[in-house]
Amino acid sequence: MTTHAFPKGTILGYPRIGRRRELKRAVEAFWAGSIDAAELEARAAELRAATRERLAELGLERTGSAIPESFSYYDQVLDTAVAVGAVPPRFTRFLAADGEVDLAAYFTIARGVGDDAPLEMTKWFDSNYHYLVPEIGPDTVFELHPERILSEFAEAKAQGFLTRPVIVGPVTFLLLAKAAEGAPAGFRPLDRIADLVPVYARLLDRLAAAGAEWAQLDEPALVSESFDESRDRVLEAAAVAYDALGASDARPSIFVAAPYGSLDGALPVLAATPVEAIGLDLVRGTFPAHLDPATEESLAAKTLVAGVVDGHNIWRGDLGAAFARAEAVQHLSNAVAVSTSTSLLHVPHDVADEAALEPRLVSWLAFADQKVAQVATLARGLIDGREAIETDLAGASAALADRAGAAGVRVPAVRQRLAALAAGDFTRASYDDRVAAQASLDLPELPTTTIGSFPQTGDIRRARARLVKGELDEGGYRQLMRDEIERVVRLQEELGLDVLVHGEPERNDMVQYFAELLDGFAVTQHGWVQSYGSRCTRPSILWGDVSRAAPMTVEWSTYAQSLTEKPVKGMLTGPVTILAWSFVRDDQPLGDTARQVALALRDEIGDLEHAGIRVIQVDEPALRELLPLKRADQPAYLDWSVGSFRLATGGAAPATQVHTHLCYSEFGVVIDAIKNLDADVTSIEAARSRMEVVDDLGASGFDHGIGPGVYDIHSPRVPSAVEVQALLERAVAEIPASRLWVNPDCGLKTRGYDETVASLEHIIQATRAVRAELTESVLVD
Ligand SMILES: Nc1nc2c(c(=O)[nH]1)N[C@@H](CNc1ccc(C(=O)N[C@@H](CCC(=O)N[C@@H](CCC(=O)N[C@@H](CCC(=O)O)C(=O)O)C(=O)O)C(=O)O)cc1)CN2
Ligand code: MET
Ligand SMILES: [Zn+2]
Repeated sequence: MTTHAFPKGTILGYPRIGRRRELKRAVEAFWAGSIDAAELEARAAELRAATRERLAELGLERTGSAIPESFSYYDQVLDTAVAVGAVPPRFTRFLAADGEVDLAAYFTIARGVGDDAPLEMTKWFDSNYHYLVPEIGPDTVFELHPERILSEFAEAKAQGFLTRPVIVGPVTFLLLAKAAEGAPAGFRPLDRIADLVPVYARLLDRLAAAGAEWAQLDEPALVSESFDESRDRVLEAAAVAYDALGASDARPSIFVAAPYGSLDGALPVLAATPVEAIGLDLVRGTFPAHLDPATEESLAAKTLVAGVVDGHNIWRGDLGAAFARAEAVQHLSNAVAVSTSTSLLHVPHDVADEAALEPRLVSWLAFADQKVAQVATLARGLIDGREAIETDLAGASAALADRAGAAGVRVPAVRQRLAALAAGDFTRASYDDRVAAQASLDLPELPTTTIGSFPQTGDIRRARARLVKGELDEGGYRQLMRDEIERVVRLQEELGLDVLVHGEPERNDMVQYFAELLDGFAVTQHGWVQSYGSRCTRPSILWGDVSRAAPMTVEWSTYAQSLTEKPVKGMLTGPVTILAWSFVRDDQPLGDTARQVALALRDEIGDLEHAGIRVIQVDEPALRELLPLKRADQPAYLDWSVGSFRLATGGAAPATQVHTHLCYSEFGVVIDAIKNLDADVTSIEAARSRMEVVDDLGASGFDHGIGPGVYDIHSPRVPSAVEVQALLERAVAEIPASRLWVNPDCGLKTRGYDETVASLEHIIQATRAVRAELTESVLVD
């Protein structure tokens, strides 16, 4: 094997959705049947080609393996599952005879079909990106399907590029997987590492044969302590895997990237394997202060890829400090390169596209393209010395100083209010007193409700687009939204739901909507970031002290309430989620920022109560997402996150029923935190994992209202009434019916009306059936 030099500057990955969401549009057109697979392939190839050209233009070497081949049609974990043949048996009938997965089959695995549920989806580390969870059992047959990886590499070559294929590494792949249904108790996907690694080895051989000089294996799981596996077993698996992969003499050089935190004990382990390069996240993580001599010696012979440009946020940051961090690694190895700390998947393409942002704010920012340029600058600094890049470093420092002193960054009135908070502001009346005060809501057993949003139809989105373009005036837009709210309220009454919602038609996004109304935030026009599959968000930029200029939701909620006798839930997004799904200032502790947002929400809740809204939901779907990957950091996080929710809701009267909602995650680890939120009712995603969470809840002593989801809203599939009834029966077996609510997993905004109405009908039917069973069993008893 020839060892190749690693490029001086690189990035771990780049957004793949396209500057104007070209991939989203193409993929959705393919799903809708308006373009065929060949057309989708052609558009994706065009996008990849444009990306490579752009990255070269921004300063990455065309032929030095500097450009990562990090495209995906839907998700990189699904791509890896497909590449190693780990397709669950329920989907094999969609595959070609040789097991190859064409585009239609690929999307079927991602989205489900008929009664075949898709792969579960959950959060990717501490980000708002969601991956599909592979299902691995003792009998899963691993079999290499390298076609897509090879063809993208060849496509790049034909374009004149020598790129670096990127794939999720074997340890992370198995740690992210769940045990397939029917696997024996105690089975762990990681048990299969020795069977999986040979498939990776063959993939590497094939890449070498195709001319690849480097391959990148992403192993973020090595920085995390959040897996249900002992650290020793994880490190042992890493050692076994990379010793084996390194043993081949016909392979590219191996770059193991470990974004999202410190490798800690995994660093000596990787150092002892034959891999040629190790990527360190030096933004979230740090370099160990002390290394044993053997590790020092091994590292000296490897390339250390210093991830010093933050891939996770959009601040231009302190470039001089980043350079210093990269330089500091140089005493450990002669071969140091600079990189982003994570893939740039988490940030939008280009701040130069944001004509409407204030130029002063723009000068503080760096989106993906600016970060690539920063990497190129730092790489130049490593080669030519700090003097060569002094002007760039000084420019970044000046922007940072400008930001620190800008008006709005520190607002005395906001700070005084925070300083005056007392313990009582975080606590409501006792739960029992609240239950008594809320009896006047007069709800039936197993109350039914939805999570807030109803389908965001093309008409709604077009109306908003026309408002933004000035083709529709404010009054016309408001009227259209009121019409929509009226339709949604009538529909819920007809369906027979108990606690209604207004449907959130006026919200472009549950965070951006609030960011647009709160002081201290800026929003982008084109700053799209992939959240999952074809779905994107435009994270807002929280740059200054946050305050509320005027009520934000009262008009819509009171209008909806005026249409019905049934209670309508006020609908707010909680402080943790507002932070998690925005790009947040990095110049003060997150807890301080969260409390500012909480106070704005607290005022909103007061206004809603005043206007006669009796049930208020404060969504916190991102509570789990921000949980630090290292256990030592978790208590402090849980303290400020739970505290900010309690501050937001702590002023609510006992008679006001406070709901919260969480989704997109495994909740076991934060059950106690969910309890501490002290919401009267918590709705939680559960359908996709078939009510697994109910066991955790039962075991945890959670004793407030709970609505485990009975309808997986990520999939176009309509659950049958029988299926919903079975889920409810499972829930009733664990949770007293007096505390159980019936609701979907999450909001309905991504669904169409046909599926929504049919699914809600089934939910109501199933609820009635279970209510009848409960009455009968009471009579029998
Ligand atoms: N921020 C955030 N994070 C989240 C969630 C969430 O709701 N918000 N939910 C979870 C899952 N993630 C999700 C992320 C995005 C979407 C989603 O539906 N995104 C929409 C965009 C939502 C939006 O911003 N809509 C805007 C802009 C819509 C748009 O594309 N308009 C067209 C024009 C309108 C037309 O003619 O159709 C355009 O700009 O080209 C609006 O409604 O105003 C999409 O990708 O399609 C759903 C779930 C976890 N993380
Ligand atoms: N209220 C929001 C909705 O129903 C909650 C979504 S959580 C991602 O859409
Ligand atoms: Zn949700």
